[in-house]
Amino acid sequence: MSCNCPNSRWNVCNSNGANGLQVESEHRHQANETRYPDGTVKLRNPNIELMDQDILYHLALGSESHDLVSMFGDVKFVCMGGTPKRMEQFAYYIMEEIGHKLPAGTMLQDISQYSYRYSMYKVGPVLSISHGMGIPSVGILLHEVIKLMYHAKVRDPIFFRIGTCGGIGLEGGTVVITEDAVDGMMQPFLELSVLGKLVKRPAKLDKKLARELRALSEPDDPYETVTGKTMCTYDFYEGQGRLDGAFCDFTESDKMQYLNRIHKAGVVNIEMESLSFAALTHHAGIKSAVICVTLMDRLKGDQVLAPKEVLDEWQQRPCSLVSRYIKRYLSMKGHLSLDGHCGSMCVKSPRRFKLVQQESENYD
Ligand SMILES: O=P(O)(O)O[C@H]1O[C@H](CO)[C@@H](O)[C@H]1O
Ligand SMILES: O=c1cc[nH]c(=O)[nH]1
Repeated sequence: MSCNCPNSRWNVCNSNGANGLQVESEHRHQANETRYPDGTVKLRNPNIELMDQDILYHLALGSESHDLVSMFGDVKFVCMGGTPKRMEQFAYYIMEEIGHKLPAGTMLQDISQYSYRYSMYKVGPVLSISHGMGIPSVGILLHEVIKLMYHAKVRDPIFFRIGTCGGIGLEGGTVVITEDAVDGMMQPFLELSVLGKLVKRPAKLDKKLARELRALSEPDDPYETVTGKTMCTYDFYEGQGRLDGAFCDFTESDKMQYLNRIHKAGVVNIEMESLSFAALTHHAGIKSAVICVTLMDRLKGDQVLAPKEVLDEWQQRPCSLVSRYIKRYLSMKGHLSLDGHCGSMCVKSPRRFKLVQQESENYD
């Protein structure tokens, strides 16, 4: 049995495992495998440190060609989402939110532009990276970003996926924080064939981080924020039980039976990356969360019908929640003034802020 406690805090975990000692020793074991004593990221791959150089091909970066420690050593948050545009907008948004200033006359640069695969922006301690669509795309990116964390000697990074999804029994525009990720068969692990054998990696997200994010939703938010199980599929059409793909070998009644069955089992949304995101970050001992906005209620239809301006506004909602978290974290660390750029969470809800603050006392 393993758990999601951040490694730097494994010794204060009070997990309710059947055998507390075993749980603690497994935490310690995972912590040793994924962190150096100073909290920097350690890889579960002995080959990398023996290599003369490591080329992060899909990021257009390399351990010899770039000074990765000076470029990325101060990163704390890695935010990922499907499209380059969303992640560029998120970079500008978080820059405004945390009051990060660029040198006069300069603009944010897409650090990975010459990979022609992913886009990456850095705003102080925040990286904003596009991951493309689906498990293979986000998986390749995660391998390289986790290696980037290692080469850059980043301490205890926190990863977020900021995405879109189909809701189940939730209207469009609802924000969903994933508690558990499952595949299309409701299995809570990522299956990957390695050397002809199926490897299963538990898809675990950080429960405490999910609770903290949930606590940062505001009563004044003009939309609901919920938590629940997220189903992650390998396909948008048949894989998500849509009737409107190029192929469909099932009836509407089959579709509804399936969606109702998974809904009953706790699934509140469906998307295409959470399983790999959860499994690979957990394997790397990295605390992570998935926050998606629903684009429609799949119990009512399959097509994305909302107008572009509405979709744009909806996509801002998970960004806003993650921004609240980042600002709260930075203000706890004294990097952001509570009355300056702290925004609505301080001004409108001092009580909630205090509660969240108490919860965060053992932040590293
Ligand atoms: O909006 P993003 O982050 O791309 O996420 C969702 O949207 C895509 C499908 O349209 C899939 O990648 C799915 O996971
Ligand atoms: O229904 C949806 C909407 C967005 N992304 C998905 O994967 N599915």
